[in-house]
Amino acid sequence: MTSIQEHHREVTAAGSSIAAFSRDLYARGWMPGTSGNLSVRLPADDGYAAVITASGMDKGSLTADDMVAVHATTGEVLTPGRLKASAETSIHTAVYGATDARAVIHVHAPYATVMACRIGERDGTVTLPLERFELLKGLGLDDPARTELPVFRNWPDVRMIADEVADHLAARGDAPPALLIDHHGITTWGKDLAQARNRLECLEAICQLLTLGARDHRTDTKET
Ligand SMILES: CSCCC(=O)C(=O)COP(=O)(O)O
Ligand SMILES: [Zn+2]
Repeated sequence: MTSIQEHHREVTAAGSSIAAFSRDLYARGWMPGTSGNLSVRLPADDGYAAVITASGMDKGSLTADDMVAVHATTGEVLTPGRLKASAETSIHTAVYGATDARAVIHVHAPYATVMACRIGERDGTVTLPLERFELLKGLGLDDPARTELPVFRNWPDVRMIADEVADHLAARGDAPPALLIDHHGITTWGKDLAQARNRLECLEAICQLLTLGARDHRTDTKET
């Protein structure tokens, strides 16, 4: 078990790292307003803690002081204080509860959000199929040729989104390390913030290509 001082150092280091990644993602226009949230899971001997961005902050000017320590799988606040943990903490904890992720990033990146809009959908599971893009290799999938990104409903009660995410990840051992939320944004995860950010970059780039009209010309040829 780490000492209180060591735990405090871990939390501060994680907070500094989160703040730096957040400023970068904000500068790309992926966290407009106060949108988006990031977290890092500390080693288990740190009491199953995760450090997450505080709710409602300007994500372009965060510092290590703008973080809240929570239990990585229950979301219970470990350091009660003036700041509130992200309103979307339960989605992060659903990912930590079901995967070996050590970092989670949620942003409102424009192209991913366009692709997340479930226009015309009524019931059932919605997925965004992705095939053939070389950038899929950046996701670390068993089969990098194709995957399906789940698109979750944007329930007003975030807990309901988190429950659906937890169910999906429990049922799909081969699920990609990413998800979309309808008319809302994208969440990715990985072994650290850099890997989660790289996966996010790959998916935002693929969504941009799709939005710009990328299509399979061989399929087009066969059909005409
Ligand atoms: C204006 S953003 C609305 C909430 C949201 O979607 C988001 O990503 C930020 O929520 P947080 O509580 O983490 O600031
Ligand atoms: Zn959001």
